[in-house]
Amino acid sequence: MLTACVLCLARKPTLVKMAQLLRSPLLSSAAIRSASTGTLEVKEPLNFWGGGRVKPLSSSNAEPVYEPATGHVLCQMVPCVDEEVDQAIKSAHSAYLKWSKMSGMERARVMLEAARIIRERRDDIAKVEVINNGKSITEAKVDIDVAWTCIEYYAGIAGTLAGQHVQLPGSCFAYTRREPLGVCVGIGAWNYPFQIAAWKSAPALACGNAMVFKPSPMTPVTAVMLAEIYAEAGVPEGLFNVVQGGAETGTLLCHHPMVAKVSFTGSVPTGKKIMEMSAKGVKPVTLELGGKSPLIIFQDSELENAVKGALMANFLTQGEVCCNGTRVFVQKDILPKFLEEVVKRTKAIPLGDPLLDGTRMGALISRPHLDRVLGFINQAKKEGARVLCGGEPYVPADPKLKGGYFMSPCVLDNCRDDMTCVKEEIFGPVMSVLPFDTEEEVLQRANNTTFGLAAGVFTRDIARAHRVVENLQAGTCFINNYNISPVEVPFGGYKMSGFGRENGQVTIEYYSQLKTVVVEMGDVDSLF
Ligand SMILES: NC(=O)c1ccc[n+]([C@@H]2O[C@H](COP(=O)([O-])OP(=O)(O)OC[C@H]3O[C@@H](n4cnc5c(N)ncnc54)[C@H](O)[C@@H]3O)[C@@H](O)[C@H]2O)c1
Ligand SMILES: C[N+](C)(C)CCCC=O
Repeated sequence: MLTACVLCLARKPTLVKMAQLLRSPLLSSAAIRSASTGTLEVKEPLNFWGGGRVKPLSSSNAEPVYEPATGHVLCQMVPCVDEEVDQAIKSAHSAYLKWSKMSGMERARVMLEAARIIRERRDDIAKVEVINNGKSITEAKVDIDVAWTCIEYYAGIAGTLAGQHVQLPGSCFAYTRREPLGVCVGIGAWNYPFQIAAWKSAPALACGNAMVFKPSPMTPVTAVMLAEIYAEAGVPEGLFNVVQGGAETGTLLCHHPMVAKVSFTGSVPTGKKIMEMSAKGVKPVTLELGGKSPLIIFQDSELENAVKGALMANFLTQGEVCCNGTRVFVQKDILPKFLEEVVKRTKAIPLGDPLLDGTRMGALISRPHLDRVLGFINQAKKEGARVLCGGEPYVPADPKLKGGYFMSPCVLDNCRDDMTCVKEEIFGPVMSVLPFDTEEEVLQRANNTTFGLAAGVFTRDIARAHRVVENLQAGTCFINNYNISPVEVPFGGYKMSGFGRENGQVTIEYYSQLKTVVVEMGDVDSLF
């Protein structure tokens, strides 16, 4: 058994031409530590398979990736073509053959080592995440903590995976085996680049699968750092791979015949395409899609907590969070006081250089996305909403941030359920406040959406809290808080927000399959 394990961990590049493969780290710790906003340039290849970084076959279709806080070019993203996707998948498959034969405890040990390395490099990874994504360093550090916690959590589960024994008549019996699926594909969004890669890879690897991960073309940098860490921790060469690209590369991944499953995080329109493509190969999918979640604040709420909850529900990561509670329903009696407090706190959010410890809101992901969010605010005004604060482009005083994609966080009042800002996912720092009278009315309005990712309720009435949650059509509900997602509990949506879950024990079912074995202990009792 020991020999098998040692063999599993031996690293020999087989499928990738040596000339393409690079083994020095993507970014040295010294380079990261000396970087500040606007100074980092990533020149190293961003693909990873066969145990090392891989240079693109051609750079003719390279696309610039911008640092959101400055507008500087951070790196070039070169989409992987057919041949490269094929190499990555074959590399994953050969690693899968080794990894799937290791015991859960053996896999757990390697995963725990990966979690330890991430913990050790947490500040460096967080810094690169900030430079690539624009979110504040305080939030990015939490994201990286969530990532290693997730890997640690599934390492803990890896050794517990087991089947059932079922006694049948005549001393016969059956048993079940929980087996991996094979090569799983992960496709990520740009709002939580490192965390999404961890949320997908941790349960996949714990179950004995391999993964090919494609980050968003706007945030290509940190997934490769995760790949390097898994390799350093000792996974078989090719177990976790990164291919870069957008829709075309994603399509190649979904259609590849050696792919057993696709786990996707992104928008509803892309999720539908992923499902269609996967259906052609009868591949299971996990879809973590968008939302327009309701947050219901009853008049008996502890007001300060409700206000803090509303800010947590709307302004993390510049409002670019799938489960945000962007439709804030407030019971009429407390509406004036709630608005006064929420506006006061929103205006006080420190906005600016995301690498500074005191900053609480950084830059949006891109110039077109910033324009789109500002467009929603203009449309809201045209439809009768009142801007109580923010909603303007923001130019920080620091000259190096002049080209950044900043806007002031916005609270909209006078909203109605039929307005565009209330119906559509804005994915920016825009809170729409809606008054309500009764519990029955607010439940009907809260559920009147095709989305169903999350929902929240603030009340001191414990019976009402549970009654309301029971009737909310959402996969993740919060009582007296918002946007808290411990890795021990499942996260995912109802309705068009997707299906399948990430985190929690249940996710094991989405990355494994059950084999039933029926054992005859006597003679065959044949009908023929
Ligand atoms: N539910 C969740 O857990 C969750 C988390 C984060 C973001 N999101 C959602 O993601 C959206 C924002 O992210 P986005 O703009 O990156 O979403 P997106 O759908 O545009 O892209 C997501 C990913 O899909 C890839 N992609 C695009 N077209 C594809 C295709 N045809 N085939 C295969 N892959 C394809 C992209 O390159 C990217 O990696 C929002 O709607 C947000 O709510 C959901
Ligand atoms: C960690 N959060 C805040 C719950 C976000 C999960 C991922 C959604 O975009």
